[in-house]
Parts: sequence; C-alpha cells; structure tokens
Amino acid sequence: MTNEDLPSNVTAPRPIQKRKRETQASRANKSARASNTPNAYARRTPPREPRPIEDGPDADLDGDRSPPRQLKRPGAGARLAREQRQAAEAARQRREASERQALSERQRSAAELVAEHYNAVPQLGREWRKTDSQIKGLRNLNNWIKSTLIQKFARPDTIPPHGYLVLDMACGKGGDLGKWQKASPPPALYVGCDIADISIDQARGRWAETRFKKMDAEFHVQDTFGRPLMEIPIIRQVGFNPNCGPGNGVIQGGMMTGGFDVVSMMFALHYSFEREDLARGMLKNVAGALKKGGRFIGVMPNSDVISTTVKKLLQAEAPGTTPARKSVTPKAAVADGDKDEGEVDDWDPEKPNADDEDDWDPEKASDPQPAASNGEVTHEVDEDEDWDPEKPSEATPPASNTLQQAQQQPTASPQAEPSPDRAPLEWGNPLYKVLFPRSQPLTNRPLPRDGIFRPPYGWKYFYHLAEAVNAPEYVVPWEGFRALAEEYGLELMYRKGFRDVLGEVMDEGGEGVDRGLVELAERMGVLSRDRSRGVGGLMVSEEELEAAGFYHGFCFYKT
Ligand SMILES: C[S@@+](CC[C@H](N)C(=O)[O-])C[C@H]1O[C@@H](n2cnc3c(N)ncnc32)[C@H](O)[C@@H]1O
Repeated sequence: MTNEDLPSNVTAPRPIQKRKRETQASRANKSARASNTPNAYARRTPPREPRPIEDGPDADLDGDRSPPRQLKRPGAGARLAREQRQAAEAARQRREASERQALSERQRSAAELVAEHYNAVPQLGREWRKTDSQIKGLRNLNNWIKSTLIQKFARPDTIPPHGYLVLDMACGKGGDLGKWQKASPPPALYVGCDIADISIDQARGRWAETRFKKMDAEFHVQDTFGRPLMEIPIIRQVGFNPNCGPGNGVIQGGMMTGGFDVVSMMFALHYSFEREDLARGMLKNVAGALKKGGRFIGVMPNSDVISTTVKKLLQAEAPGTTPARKSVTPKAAVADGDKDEGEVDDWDPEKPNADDEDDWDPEKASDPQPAASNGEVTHEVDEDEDWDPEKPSEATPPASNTLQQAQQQPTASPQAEPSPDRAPLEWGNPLYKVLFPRSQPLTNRPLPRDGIFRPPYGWKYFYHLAEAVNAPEYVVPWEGFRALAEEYGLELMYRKGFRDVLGEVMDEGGEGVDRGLVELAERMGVLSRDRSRGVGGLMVSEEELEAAGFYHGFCFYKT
C-alpha cells in the first residue's frame, strides 16, 4: 500500500528505524567523513572563490582547492591514453571521409559510365542503318513501337491553346525528334535532356539541320535521375512541383496549371534501378514535371521476361531444388509471346487523325525512297528515326562494367550449385545476348531461383545487341516499379510487351485494330503492303522478334 491509497485524514505510520550497531569499520568511516567530506549544511565559512576551470580531458578535477596548484604535466600513462584517443578519433574521421568519398565516387562513376558509354558511341548515317545494318527489322520495329506510344498516348485529352508540351528525359542523340514532329498534332515545345553531353550536341545538331520545324525544341545536359529538373530554366518556366511524391504521409498531386503534358523515357528507365535513390529521383522528376492528367510514356526491358527466364535457367541447372516457398512469379510468360497479366490495355486509345498520312512526312517527296532488304520500297520516316544507331564503341568502359568481364567468368558444370565464381547466366540468339553475372555485389545476393528480384534495386545484367550498346543495365521489377510510381501519383494506364503491340496490327481482321497504326507499320518498314511476303507481310525476322520480346511499353497517368 502506498501513501496515496490512504484516506486524507490518516497519516501513514512512520517506519521504525532500527539503530545499527556501531562497528569498528563504521566508526572509522564516520571519523573519516567528519574530517574530509565537506558537508554543505554544516558549512560555517563561505565557500572559496571557484577556481578557473581547466579545459580538456586533463583538467584538474582534484577536490583540493587551496591554494591553487601549479598545473602538473600529465603523467606518461595519461598522455598515452590521450594520444591513443586522439589517434583513434583521427582514424575514425579519415575512415568516414574516405567512405563518403568512395560512395560519391561510386555514385558519380555509375552515372559517368553511362554518359561516357553513350558519348563514345559513333553516330552512323541513315544509309548505313537502312542498308548495312543486320538488325534493320528490329530498328524499324522499335521505332514503330515508340511512334505507336506517341500516337496513342501523347496527345492530351484537352490540348491547351498554346499547344502541348513534351519533356524527353533521356533523349540521346535526338532519335525521336522526327516522331514528335510528325505526331498529330506535334507538341508546341519539346525539351530533350540527357546525361551524355556529346549525345546532346548531336541532338542539337540534328535539330539545327531539320528543315521544317513544327515545334520549338531545347536540349540540356542533365542527369535526370540524380539531379532535380528544377535546375533547368525552361523546366522551371513551364512549371515544376518539387513536392511531388511521398512526404509527410501525403502524396502530393500534380499541378493544375503549368507543367508538361507528356514526359517520355525511351529505353532508359532501367538505368535508374541501380539504386533506390536514383529510381526515386527519376520518379520525382517525372511527377514533378507533369501537370495533373499528364502522361508518362516509355519503353524498357520487361522484368517478366527476365524473371521467367532466370527462374527457368536456374532451376534447370539445379533440378529438384525448386524453392519450397510458393513463388509469386510473373504469371505472364512474355518470352513465349503470352499476354501480360499485369497489362492494362482496355483504355480507349485515341484514334489517329485521318489526316495523318498527309501530315506525316513533308520531306518524303524530296527524299529518295530507301529500298528494303527484300527489294520492297518502304515509306520509312526520315533520318531522325534511329533507335540505337550505334555500333559498339571502340572506347572500352571500365573493366568492372564490361560485358567482356561478365563473359570472362569461368564456366562450370551446369548441374553445379550456383556460386559467385561461375559463368554468367546467359541466354539469347545470334542477334542478342543477356548476361547476368552470378556475383551481384550491389544486392549482395545470388540470382533468385524463384525469379523474384528482391530487393528491387541493383540487379545488374548486360543486354548485348548486335551493332548496339552494352552498358550495364538493371532489372526493373515491374510490380515494385508500379507500386513506387503510385507513391508519386502515377497511375498505370497501359502496359504491353513489344510482341503483343505488334500482334495487334498483325491481327488485322480483329476487332478494334487501329488502321492508322497498321499504316504506320507499313510506312516504317515493319509490315509489307504485300501481305504474302514473309509471315503476314512481317518484315522483322524471328530472331529480331525474340530480341524485341525483351521489352515492353507503358503509359502512366498523373493524378
Ligand atoms: C538506349 S539510349 C536511348 C536514347 C533515346 N531515348 C532513344 O530511344 O533513342 C539510353 C539513353 O539514356 C541516357 N541516360 C542514362 N542515364 C541517364 C541519366 N541518369 N540521366 C539522363 N539520361 C540518361 C543515356 O545517355 C542514353 O542516351
């Protein structure tokens, strides 16, 4: 029972204090206390003036205050302890500084590596692409898919009186300028950014040479994942919301006025999935630049294809070791041309304007028609339509990031347990190759046998395409990406594998086939007008289709 439990008029009995028997030791203590220990209550004389406090750990804390002593040099033991403490502190500071520097160098070098890589890629002419390229069909297909996304989704519901505005967050050498110029209608302004300065120079040059300019265009060197887009004057001028994304538990919405109508990111988003801060930085820039109702379109590698194949290959290497946990593998086997489960394709795309054909290529008349490999004259669009127009560069990127290095890992028996030393996991065909190094230092994990890439960042691989680039890429696990995008107010409208996009125009008798896109495929050399050629007129080889099957396109809507 405590005092609070008692009625107010009752006083608690005082505990009986037992007198302790005095012993010799207690007597000694008592007399010592009486002679040495100052007793504040018993003090009769005023306290002395306080002594100045000595700084530092060796300040004299001695209780003897009279008279002030001459300071002694600390003893050897104390000096040693102090020196050790100082040395340890200095070592800690040096270690922290070097860790900070290493981190910033790693971060910088990853971005610089990409820039260096793309900067080193030579610009090859249109003629080469049309005649000598062994992946002409694939180039045409990729360009057509990008144009299809632009055609389907880039036109805003309501076009503002000043026209709509487009931001391309990884414009490269300006390969999509022509596609935007030929959009129906073209945007009023196209802003192209890229981390590779030489690519930006080439994009500027290409724009300067464009004869009929139907839009304004600006180009900026910018790391659009690692730096805020607010840094670019034209983007600030158009409008940028720096508060987009999660914060204070609230997802900030898009701007009602100002901002871009469309943000595009073609074949580039996967570089941002090296690290979470880059992926978030990228999405913050996308969402911050978009107005409410604006669209985010792009194409990138399809993680469903990657997951399915990695799982299949790893389980074939070690049969009978299927993980017990029920795997949440992607339900779609896109590699086999199946339809994505996660696909949102019921959104009603806007039909292209019937005048498109007239509008399409004002330069066509003066240009000689290029001959397709099979002798057919295609009505390909102009020289701006160059997806990855690059031959592998002479410049060798740092060894830790080269495809060669990934290939140099020793081979082992396919039945052996996965180990970091083994040859990379590999698949592909004569035109393309995907290589996954077994040792994944960024995630510090082995490749997932259930095909689930967790954590979602830092899963590095190489996609090597004949005549094209092989910078290291990172898996973008689709569901993780979609969930992350939602945090930035980006809602999925559409997602489709490249094979399925093509399937839509191949199924010409099917319901809802967009004639405009079929004609576009004919003009861009994807389909022959003579449907008796190849399979249903398709001018893309099976090997090229397999390479293209690695990708999918998407469109998000800014809430
Ligand atoms: C495969 S190219 C695609 C270029 C162009 N979008 C196209 O479709 O032709 C990838 C581009 O992404 C750019 N890129 C990679 N990381 C970037 C970053 N952090 N910021 C801006 N651009 C980046 C590269 O410099 C390169 O130009």
